[in-house]
Amino acid sequence: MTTLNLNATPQASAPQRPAPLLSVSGLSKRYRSRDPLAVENVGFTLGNGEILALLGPSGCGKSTTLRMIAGFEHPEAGDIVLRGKSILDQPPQQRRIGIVFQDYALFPHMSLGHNVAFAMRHLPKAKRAARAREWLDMVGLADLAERMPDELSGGQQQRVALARTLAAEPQLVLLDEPFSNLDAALRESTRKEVRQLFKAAGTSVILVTHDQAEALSFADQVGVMHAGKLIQVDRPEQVYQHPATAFVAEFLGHTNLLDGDADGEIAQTALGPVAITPASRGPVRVSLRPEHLALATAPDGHGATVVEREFRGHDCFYLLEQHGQRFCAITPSHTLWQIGEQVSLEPQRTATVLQY
Ligand SMILES: Nc1ncnc2c1ncn2[C@@H]1O[C@H](COP(=O)(O)OP(=O)(O)OP(=O)(O)O)[C@@H](O)[C@H]1O
Repeated sequence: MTTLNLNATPQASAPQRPAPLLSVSGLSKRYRSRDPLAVENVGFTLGNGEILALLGPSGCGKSTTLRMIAGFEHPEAGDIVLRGKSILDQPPQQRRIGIVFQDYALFPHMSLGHNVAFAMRHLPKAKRAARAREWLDMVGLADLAERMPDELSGGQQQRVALARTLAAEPQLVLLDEPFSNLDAALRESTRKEVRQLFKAAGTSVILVTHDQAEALSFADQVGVMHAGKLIQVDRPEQVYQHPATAFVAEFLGHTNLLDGDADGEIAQTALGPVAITPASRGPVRVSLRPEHLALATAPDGHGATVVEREFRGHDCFYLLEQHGQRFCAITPSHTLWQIGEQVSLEPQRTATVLQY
């Protein structure tokens, strides 16, 4: 079990990242001259064997960023450096970057074995079938090599698509919403298996998704995009616990945005004094996650009123009102409060000061 140090600044607890494989800097793209920038000044690095998720709402520029790295779109500014060399002038096929989209795109008239072997056209024909079997074995489907794609489930087809991508031995794999065609249960198990597969193979990956749970569980680094800009890139626990902006805080889950007056490591807010990081002075806006707010029974007429509650089995989500202001809290379900009950709200953890 790891214990999060919620009081640590993002840099203080960051472990060493692997040497960079890919470095993207100042990347911008506009599709038509009168359009706003689809991608604006995006920069990040991806370490060897690392998985980065680009997360953001529809239209924020995730796929455009991926397409520029793949070579399908040309940026109007910026650079993309792979293993120390700019690849901007290389056509897609020279970049040795594998891409998996949500619709698998297997060849329907070829067996699974042939689908995977197709990615190894550079090898002598005699070797391809055996290698294809090895890759299928890696994704747990070696027994099905003779089957046709339409004889598989969606999750199995997606694993074959991954085997085919990995068989080409790419320097980098790009995944564009690869799990979004799978139903919820299959989606979770497939992404767990796929993550293990990439980690075992030491593959460097960029995943594009609008699903925050997927990004947080699948990636080593999460980059949150909004309106063409990359707002924050950091480890999943850091972007969740220490969001840079109100947008990041709210996109990653429920939160309480509190306005306050800071004096060092404490801010006076509607919930009383709250510990904050980093230390600040003057007016601030802070984010406090609902699971960091404890509830306790308060005498009638004091504290907040429970206005909504959602029992979720292992925990319970509450909406509360105090002096006309709304707050949310998530508490373990062993103690439950009813709608209309009066409770006191007690911040348990350090709140994060937002940049805007
Ligand atoms: N071929 C294109 N021509 C013109 N505009 C485009 C084109 N492709 C994307 N755009 C625009 O660029 C912006 C970014 O789109 P992009 O597809 O990169 O976003 P996204 O974050 O991947 O969205 P989604 O999650 O819906 O796929 C959007 O405003 C979109 O309308």
